[in-house]
Amino acid sequence: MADHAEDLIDYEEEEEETLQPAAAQAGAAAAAGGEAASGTGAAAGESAEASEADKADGKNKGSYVGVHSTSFRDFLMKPELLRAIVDCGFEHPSEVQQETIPAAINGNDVLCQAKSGLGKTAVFVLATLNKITPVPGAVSAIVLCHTRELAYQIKNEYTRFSKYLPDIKTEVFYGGVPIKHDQDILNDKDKCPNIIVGTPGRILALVRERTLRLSSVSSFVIDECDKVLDSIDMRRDVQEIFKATPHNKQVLMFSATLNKENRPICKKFMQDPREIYVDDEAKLTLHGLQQYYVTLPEAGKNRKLNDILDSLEFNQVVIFVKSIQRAKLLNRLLNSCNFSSTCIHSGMQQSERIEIYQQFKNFSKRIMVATDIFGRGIDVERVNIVINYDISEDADSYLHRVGRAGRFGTKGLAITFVATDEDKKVLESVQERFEVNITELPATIDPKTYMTS
Ligand SMILES: Nc1ncnc2c1ncn2[C@@H]1O[C@H](COP(=O)(O)OP(=O)(O)OP(=O)(O)O)[C@@H](O)[C@H]1O
Repeated sequence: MADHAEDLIDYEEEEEETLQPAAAQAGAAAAAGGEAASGTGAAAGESAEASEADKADGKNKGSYVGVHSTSFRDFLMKPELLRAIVDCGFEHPSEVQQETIPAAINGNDVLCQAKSGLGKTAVFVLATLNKITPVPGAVSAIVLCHTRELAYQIKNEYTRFSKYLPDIKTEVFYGGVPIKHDQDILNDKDKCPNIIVGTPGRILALVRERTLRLSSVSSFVIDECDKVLDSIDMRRDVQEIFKATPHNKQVLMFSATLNKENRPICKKFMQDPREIYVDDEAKLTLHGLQQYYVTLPEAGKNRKLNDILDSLEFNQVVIFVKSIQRAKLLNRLLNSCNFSSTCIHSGMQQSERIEIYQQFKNFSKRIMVATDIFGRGIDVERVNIVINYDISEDADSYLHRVGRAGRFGTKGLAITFVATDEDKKVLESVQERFEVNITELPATIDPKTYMTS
């Protein structure tokens, strides 16, 4: 049997750049230490955005996530799913769920663009679980996405929602772990999953060696579809996997960003899809998210970051940087300043990556320094500040990154460091595209405006 030398394109970062020593030293010099959750003390009136009902049931969700005219019961799903939905604390479907779940349950192909954090995952998880009548040893649904952490997260969503459907088995397969593990599961009829979530490289490797047979697949899902189909390598892999599935199946695709160039590419995989787009890009901006920038020289970034972490209240923060090396250095620096920081990037062992993701999700760490592998799809409910220590390379990535704060209509804050003319251009393109006015970071910010109470 092949070992894991098939190895697998890791589609994630390619780059390597070093953190400027001057910047690192400036930060070290500025470091004062101490935990980062001290407040500014500023007071302000209550925000209108968390409804009284939300607060009363302790859910801290925003009130503008959708008009609550529909209930999950209206979707005529399996009773086991409705029970799990209640257990998950979902009271009402969000707007995108109201629009998309009925079409997906009806068997239509769906191509869906909707704002970050408003529950696209539940659309395909519920629709596929509702559809499947599990046959032991047969794979009925395949879900592809671009990073291993996101695949792991989606698998956990399946686990949550299939709680009362014990016969439906879900597994996650991705590169960076021995393929033998996946082969053993697939070769054991009692363990063979009905739903597989994974990254395209590993899934294709399993298909090519015929350990994974997709002839029973009736649902084919791509999350973050623009990203998955954007790179030629990944698109080629997806096409090959797609060809191994039956012609007659349901195809569902999702992303917060789906421009006019990406749509026809996605539609090549679909038959007469129900298309849901946000053509007015201004509507992609999260209402509960305040967005600011700071102009500063590269060498001043660490001092400023330190000040921000010391002065702002937060639950959890994600700090985005542009390279593995910078992630390592900045995390080291923050730890040396006694901040509760960890980091994630593609230079780590996969098992460590998942462990770190899980620790952050469990609130064991307050600060995550991350490359763009954490920029899309990752859902950590308590993140309420995103800092672009290095600005993203384009407007779409910016939108995804800042969407890590303000999940499901909660409040949040995004701060972007602007150090070069190039950075300025990206910030301008963000403002133009999404019609958002990103202003200079004020001297103080009232925590009530970005902390959901
Ligand atoms: N109807 C609902 N009621 C309450 N919470 C919900 C509901 N739907 C989803 N959520 C929660 O909202 C959060 C965000 O959902 P999800 O990650 O699916 O968003 P998304 O639209 O896929 O975002 P992104 O574009 O960033 O990937 C999750 O924690 C999820 O559990």
